[in-house]
Amino acid sequence: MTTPADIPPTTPTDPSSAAPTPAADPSPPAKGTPSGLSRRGLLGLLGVSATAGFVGGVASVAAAVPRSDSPSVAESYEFYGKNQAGIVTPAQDRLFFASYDMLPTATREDLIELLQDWTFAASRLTQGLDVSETGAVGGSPLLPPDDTGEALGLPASGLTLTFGLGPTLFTAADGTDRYGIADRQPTELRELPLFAFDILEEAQSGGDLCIQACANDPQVALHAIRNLSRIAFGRAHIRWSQLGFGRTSSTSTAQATPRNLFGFKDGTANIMAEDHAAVTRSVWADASGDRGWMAGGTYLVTRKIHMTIETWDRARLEEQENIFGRDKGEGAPLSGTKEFDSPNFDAVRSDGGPAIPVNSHVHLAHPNNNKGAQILRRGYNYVDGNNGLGQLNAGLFFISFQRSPEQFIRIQKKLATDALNEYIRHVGSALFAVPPGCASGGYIGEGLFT
Ligand SMILES: C=CC1=C(C)c2cc3[nH]c(cc4nc(cc5[nH]c(cc1n2)c(C)c5CCC(=O)O)C(CCC(=O)O)=C4C)c(C)c3C=C
Ligand SMILES: [Fe+2]
Repeated sequence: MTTPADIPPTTPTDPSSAAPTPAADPSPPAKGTPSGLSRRGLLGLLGVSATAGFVGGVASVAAAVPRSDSPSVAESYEFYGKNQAGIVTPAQDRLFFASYDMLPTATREDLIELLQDWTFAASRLTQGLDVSETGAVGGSPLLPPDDTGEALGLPASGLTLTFGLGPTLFTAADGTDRYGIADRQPTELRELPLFAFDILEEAQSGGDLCIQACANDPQVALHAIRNLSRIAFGRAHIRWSQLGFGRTSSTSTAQATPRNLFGFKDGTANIMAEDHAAVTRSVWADASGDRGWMAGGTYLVTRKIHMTIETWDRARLEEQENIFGRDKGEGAPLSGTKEFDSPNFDAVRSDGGPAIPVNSHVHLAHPNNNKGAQILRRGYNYVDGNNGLGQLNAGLFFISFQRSPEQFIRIQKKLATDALNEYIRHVGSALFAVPPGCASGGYIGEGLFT
């Protein structure tokens, strides 16, 4: 199967006649259990410890039935393909991102089997199916169901699942090569440097593995992470996670530009899926150097950025616009009038000053000022409740994809003098290598172990 993962969704144009996502099992069972999961993966779903033994088995194998037959909800993305989905896929509206650490007892075989189980489960979940063939209600009444069930009746909702591998998976903090893959670690897959204004919290940073679940229904994204976490039982556990709502970027020219929590259009000058030259140049890694297994993959940066929105809300409109270098209504650069006008950094105001201030976010982040470096932004707004003063713990869960972490590092270093820094604080940070996609029968990250 070589269909690119980034093909348009199978959204029917005529809901009355269109067929829902095919009910066919998207892949053959990965392992020798009726559910299609490895014995270890099944134990995770059943909540049984590996040493307790597998009792009871699975009573019957239910047909793989999509969770909804409503034609209006048939949007789904193929999981298998050359590249992983969820990168140039048009950004969905909801996010559940989870970072995992391997358990101290996990072996190389456990890691391989976990990636195989996750691949198998992801190929089903993204098609709107239960996590296994037995699913939420098709198993023995004497055993916990394979699938947790909260997505029964819900469509695929454009779910994409994107898997990443952190630097510590290759070389642990104490220098240990736990899984015999240290010699496959790309030189650039290292912890990001500390940047100006970073106040990073360990509990929101790093991780051995990650899963980015994006969907148009938050319950579908949650269901995916919850069930993939159950499968990981005994091998890996969640280190930190983040819910996001309201995409803050467009990744397709077909999408309207959304707004961030400061009220500005965000994502205007992003890399769009339709710009194949930019995607090839700036997003997909090639086979050069020490990263042959990464060809068709990419690097994922997450930055949890707290935004002091109550302070921002008291800033004058003129100041807000000068900080971004764009106007608030249209989203046009301050040198132009329309959103997609190219910024002219030589343009001057009537008082002789630059139309786009030199310390504005757009001036500093633009490729012209970063030796051409571009990144594909795919972040989400977040609100994690409030503090004791009634202020929201809110901000941007920034996500970017790039063929090399150096692109992000270059831009972030340049942002040291950003006027926006007065209103934001980076509190979480992580870097992951995102392997290429895989064909049906293969698994994510397989190139690492061959
Ligand atoms: C290191 C990369 C970036 C971080 C971190 C970042 C944080 C951040 N950005 C906004 C809001 C906006 N960003 C905009 C443009 C923009 N931002 C980056 C990079 C980072 N932003 C780039 C590369 C660009 C494009 C620059 C260009 O080529 O013109 C904009 C303008 C509209 C747009 O093009 O998207 C806004 C608005 C916030 C609020 C934020 C941290 C909280
Ligand atoms: Fe930005």
